[in-house]
Amino acid sequence: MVKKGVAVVAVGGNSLIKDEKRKSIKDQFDAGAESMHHIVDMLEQGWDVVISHGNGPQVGFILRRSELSRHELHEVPLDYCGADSQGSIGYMFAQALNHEFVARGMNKQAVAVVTQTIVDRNDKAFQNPTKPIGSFMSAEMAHEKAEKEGWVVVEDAGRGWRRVVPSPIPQRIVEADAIQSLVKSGFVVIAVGGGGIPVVEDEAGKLHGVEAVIDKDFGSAILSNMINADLFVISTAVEKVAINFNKPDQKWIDRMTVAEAKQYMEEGHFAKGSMLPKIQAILRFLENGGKQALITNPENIGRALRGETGTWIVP
Ligand SMILES: Nc1ncnc2c1ncn2[C@@H]1O[C@H](COP(=O)(O)OP(=O)(O)O)[C@@H](O)[C@H]1O
Ligand SMILES: NC(=O)OP(=O)(O)O
Repeated sequence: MVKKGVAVVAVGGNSLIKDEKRKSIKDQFDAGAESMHHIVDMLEQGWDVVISHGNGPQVGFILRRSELSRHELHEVPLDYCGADSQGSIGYMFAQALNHEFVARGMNKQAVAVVTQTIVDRNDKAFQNPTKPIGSFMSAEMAHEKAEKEGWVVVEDAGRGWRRVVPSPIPQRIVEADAIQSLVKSGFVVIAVGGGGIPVVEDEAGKLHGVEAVIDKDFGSAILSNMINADLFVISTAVEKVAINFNKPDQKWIDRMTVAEAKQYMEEGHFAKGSMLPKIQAILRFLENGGKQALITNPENIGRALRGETGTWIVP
């Protein structure tokens, strides 16, 4: 098999939850297993893979469980909720990958790395929460939560209302060297879950968790640069990126350069809170030495890597 290089594949947190009625652990496992099936196709094509994942819905569920049980149990700070989500999603993905390896007779092992991401303690995001977490709500319910429980709520990209928390810009992945070593040793690595657990570094070099949720696409872009990935893939619910998305003159894009992506961005083609951060994360990767990036949905990853579909973004 010809080796193709190292790919970082970012899997959306929303993609683990097909709809509001299907969000049990079993439902999430099944959805995750579907994505892992397609990622194992990549391994068979010769790619070494680091899988990162979102945690927006899951970190919100964990936080809510903690809030609802505070009459009986201690509360869980948001950075610990993020760490919990890395553990449970990492476990799901590792098990689903293992099932695929057994079924295909592959001598591979998956390992999940608890990953911390350094952010700036003065990041303005701490005063301006923007990251949607947990379930979708009606406008009525959202306004009630805001009034009675002090939640900050927003309408999330036309899909309903959600609670939002601070989302500082990631600066550095603490465990990047370990992740790179594991990949070089042949492991399939699951890392930077939820963009990484947000931490700040003090003057003495000690790390301290902060209450926030990082954007997983930005965290994954930083990791891709830090480990010199050959490819950054964002796996989400659409086969391709479009201009004039959801409008009568919608046009799917097969390939765009950084300059074209910036032009489309300025023209407002990428929705804030959904496609825009993905494009911004890819621009960050490409402007810092990245060679190529791909946006597609899990079922089309194999075809896209053969050049048949997906949206490719290049310098
Ligand atoms: N220009 C665009 N082209 C394609 N999809 C778009 C565009 N603008 C917004 N979207 C929406 O963005 C979604 C991906 O964002 P999101 O659901 O937040 O991702 P994630 O998979 O990380 O949870 C797509 O499923 C699509 O509905
Ligand atoms: N942390 C994060 O970006 O999660 P989602 O992809 O689920 O929004």
